[in-house]
Amino acid sequence: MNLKQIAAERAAEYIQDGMKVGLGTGSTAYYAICKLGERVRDGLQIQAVATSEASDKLAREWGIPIIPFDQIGRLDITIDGADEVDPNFNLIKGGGGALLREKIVAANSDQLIIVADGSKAVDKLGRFPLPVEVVPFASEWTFKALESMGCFPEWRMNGDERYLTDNGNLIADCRMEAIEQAPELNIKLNMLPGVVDNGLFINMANIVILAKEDGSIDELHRSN
Ligand SMILES: O=C(CO)[C@H](O)[C@H](O)COP(=O)(O)O
Repeated sequence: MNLKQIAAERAAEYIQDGMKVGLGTGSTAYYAICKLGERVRDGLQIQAVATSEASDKLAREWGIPIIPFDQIGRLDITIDGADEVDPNFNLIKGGGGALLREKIVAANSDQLIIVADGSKAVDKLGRFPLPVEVVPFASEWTFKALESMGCFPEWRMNGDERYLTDNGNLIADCRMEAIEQAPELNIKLNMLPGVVDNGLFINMANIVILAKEDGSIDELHRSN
C-alpha cells in the first residue's frame, strides 16, 4: 500500500452511517473516496458533496450519493489532502486547482481531516507555490497587484493555455519560498479585488493524518 492510501483509509474509518461527508480532491483524497465507495457498496449510508468535478465523477462511479452543496446542509466531516501542513495545522492547498470549493466545503464542515504522506509536513509554509484563484476580468491588473505585494506570481498553464478552474477562473501560483505570517497574508490576498480566494487554510484543519515512510501513521488532533 502506498502512503497516501494508508493515510486516506485511516481517515475513512471516521465516517459512520448517516453522516454528511465532504469529499476532497487530489491523489490522496482519491483513496478516501475509493474506500468510502467500497463501504457504500457494503451498505454504508452517507450523503456527500464533492470539491471538484473530478471527485464528483469518481464518487458517482462508486455509487456514493452526491447532493448539491446548497441542499446538503452542514457536513459532519470533510476528508481532503494538502500540499503543505505546518505545526499549527495551517495548510497550503490548491495544487490540484480546487482550492475554492475545498475551502467552502471545509468551512461548512464540523471537522476537516487532512490526509497526506509525511513529506507534506513542513516547519513553515511557502516552499510549495501558493495558489491564488483570480477572476479572468482584469487578470493582468490583479497579477500586477500580486507582484506589488511581493508574491512572485506565475500563471498556471495547461499546455499553451492558461489553466482554468472548475469555476472558470485562473490560478496564479505564488513562489514565495517562506510565508512569515500566513494568517495575515490570507486576509491581505483575499482583500485584493480580482482574487476569489487563495490556498491558505488557516485554523480549518481539525485532524491531520500523516503516513510515514515506515508505514506508521501520525494522527494529530488540534486542541483549540
Ligand atoms: O488541494 C488540493 C487540490 O486542490 C489537493 O488536496 C492537494 O493539492 C494535495 O494533492 P495530492 O493529494 O495529490 O498530493
